[in-house]
Amino acid sequence: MYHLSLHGSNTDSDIYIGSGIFSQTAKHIAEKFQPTRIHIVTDSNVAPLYLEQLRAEFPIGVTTTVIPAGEEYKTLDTVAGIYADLSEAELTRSDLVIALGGGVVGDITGFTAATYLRGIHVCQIPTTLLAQVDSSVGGKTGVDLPQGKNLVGAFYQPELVIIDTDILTSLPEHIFNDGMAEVIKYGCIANPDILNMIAQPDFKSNMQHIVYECVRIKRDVVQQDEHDTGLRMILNFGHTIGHGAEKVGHFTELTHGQAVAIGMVQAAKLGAKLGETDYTQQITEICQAHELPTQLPYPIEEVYAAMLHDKKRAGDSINMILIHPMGKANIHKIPLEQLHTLLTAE
Ligand SMILES: NC(=O)c1ccc[n+]([C@@H]2O[C@H](COP(=O)([O-])OP(=O)(O)OC[C@H]3O[C@@H](n4cnc5c(N)ncnc54)[C@H](O)[C@@H]3O)[C@@H](O)[C@H]2O)c1
Ligand SMILES: O=C(O)C(=O)C[C@@H](O)[C@H](O)[C@H](O)COP(=O)(O)O
Ligand SMILES: [Zn+2]
Repeated sequence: MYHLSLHGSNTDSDIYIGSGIFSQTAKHIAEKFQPTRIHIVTDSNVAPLYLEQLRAEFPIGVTTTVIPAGEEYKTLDTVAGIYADLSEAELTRSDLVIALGGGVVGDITGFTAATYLRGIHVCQIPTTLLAQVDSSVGGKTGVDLPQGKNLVGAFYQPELVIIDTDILTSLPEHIFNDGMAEVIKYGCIANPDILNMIAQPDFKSNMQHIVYECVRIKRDVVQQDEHDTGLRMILNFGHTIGHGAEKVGHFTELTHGQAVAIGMVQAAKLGAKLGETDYTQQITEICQAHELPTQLPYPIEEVYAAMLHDKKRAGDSINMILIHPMGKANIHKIPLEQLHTLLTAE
């Protein structure tokens, strides 16, 4: 088992990564604090698989909210429903909310915990590869608006993150592959060894180490820039164009992982147009090897319009993340007019 700590502004996060550690959740919680009430938030796919096992671990009463699965439910309405359940369950500021699920459950639950009673304890138990390597760690929480992705949110670190790689065995292949998009991102921005690891035919037998390496990179970056004012922006490689595409597809046509894969390839093309080394072919081939899409399925003008809501926009420029050399990410401030010209030029 691996253990990492992240010193955050609301709390220190303890992150455990291992095989079979789901059953140690109650023990890890008891080591940190003693809630009198626990509320678990999960979704309609994860509940039948893991909810009873988790609930049975606790000697105290546990209440639950089961939200419908899907990005289209990552909304303020869903948050309002959870607030009502927390109030009904009489959770207090010394109590605990657990997010049991993928990135959608994690982001919604984290945001609910950050805002309910101005902040209650939260524990993340990520059940998708994407949530294990990325969304459960680092404290970005939030929901989508019709106007764009993750437009409402808060930075709020979880007390505890329990990453049990055995849970990945119940994932359908295409959902596993969504997580590979973020794994590829970590390889591109910080450690090309990850790209070598996932090129091995038996890489799935090495998931504990691959997940650890991604989480370690994320922890190190977030530790230096928790509130996304500089270095942390590199974790957004592929996301500016990706988030734009997700919005154009009404958050239902592309998954986040698919959108990130497309966004990384498009960002590589942009880098080449700006005179950097051209990694388009390399990133395309890696994504395709993991059955991820690489072509933008929408008109670039529509995606560009959606990109104008990106959080990395500062006035008339957007900070784009580009790779050079492979394994190193750089932040490029690009004026909107130039960005539009580059994106629309073949
Ligand atoms: N906060 C962050 O730092 C951060 C980072 C990356 C992504 N995200 C967000 O994460 C979200 C995407 O997360 P996701 O890809 O996990 O999607 P998701 O949460 O929608 O999960 C994908 C699907 O897998 C199902 N599922 C989950 N665990 C399962 C399991 N073990 N077995 C079988 N089915 C399971 C879910 O019910 C869902 O249908 C997006 O909203 C994205 O914006 C946030
Ligand atoms: O943790 C971060 O920082 C990231 O950028 C991780 C991304 O994978 C994630 O999708 C994040 O939610 C995007 O952040 P946003 O600030 O662009 O909404
Ligand atoms: Zn992401």
